[in-house]
Amino acid sequence: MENKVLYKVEGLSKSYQMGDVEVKALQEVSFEIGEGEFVVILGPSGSGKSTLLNIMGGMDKPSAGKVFFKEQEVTRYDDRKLTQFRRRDVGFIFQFYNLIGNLTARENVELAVEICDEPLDVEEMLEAVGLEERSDHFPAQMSGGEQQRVAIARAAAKNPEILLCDEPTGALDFETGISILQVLKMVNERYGRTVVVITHNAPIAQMADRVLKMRSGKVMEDYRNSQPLDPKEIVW
Ligand SMILES: Nc1ncnc2c1ncn2[C@@H]1O[C@H](COP(=O)(O)OP(=O)(O)OP(=O)(O)O)[C@@H](O)[C@H]1O
Repeated sequence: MENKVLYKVEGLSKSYQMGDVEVKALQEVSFEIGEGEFVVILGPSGSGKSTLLNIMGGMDKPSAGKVFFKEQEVTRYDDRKLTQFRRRDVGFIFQFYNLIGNLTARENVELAVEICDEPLDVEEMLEAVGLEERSDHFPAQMSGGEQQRVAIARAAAKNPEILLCDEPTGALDFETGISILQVLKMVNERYGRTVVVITHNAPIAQMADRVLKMRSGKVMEDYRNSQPLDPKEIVW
C-alpha cells in the first residue's frame, strides 16, 4: 500500500545564533509523510523535534531547505498564505492544552471552527472525544486529560489534513496519556486524518505506522512498524 505523499521535507536546517555560538537545531533533515499515516517523531530533549514541528506547521521558518505540503512549497508562502495554511490545513495540539479559560469546552471548539472553511460538526467532535457530558464546563473544572480531549476536538473539528501534536501526553499520568493516544488514533482511523506526534517517550513509537528517530537535529532512523500496537497495549 503506497499512500499519496502529504509532506515532503528536503534538506531542512535551522540554526540559532546565541551570541558567538551557533546552535544547529536541525541539520539537513529529509523525509516524506504519506496521507493517513500515524507518525511518531521520537527523540531526546533538544534533538530538534519542536523546531521541526513548528516549521512543518508554518509557525517558523527554516535557515535552509524546503517543505512541500501536497506538492505546494510551504517554505515559499508569504504571510497571507501561511495564515491560510495554519487555519485550514493544520491542527495543533500542545502539551499544555492552551484552552481559553473563560470559554466552555464547546465554546473553545466553536471559536476555532469559526475561522475555517469546512469544519466538522462541533457536537459530533465533542462526543467523539468522549466529552458530551462535560461540554458546558470551563477548563478549570476539567482534569488535564479532559482538557486535552477538548484540545483534540478543537484541532480535529477544523477538519485539517493533518494534526501536529507536540508531546500531547507530556503533562498527563500514564493511564490518561494512553486514553489521549486512543483518541488520537480514533481521529486518524475514523476521520482519515494524518497524525504526527512528537515525543521523548520511546514506548509511544510502538503505536505508530511510521517512526522517525531524531538525535542532535538529525533523523537517525526512519522505519515502518509492521504491526503497530493498540495504545492500550503500550506500557511506560
Ligand atoms: N528560539 C530559540 N533560540 C535559540 N535556541 C533554540 C530556540 N529554539 C530551540 N533552540 C535550540 O534548538 C535545539 C532544539 O530544540 P527543540 O525545542 O526543537 O528540541 P526538542 O527535541 O523539541 O526538545 P524538547 O523535547 O526539550 O522540547 C535545542 O538545543 C534548543 O536549545
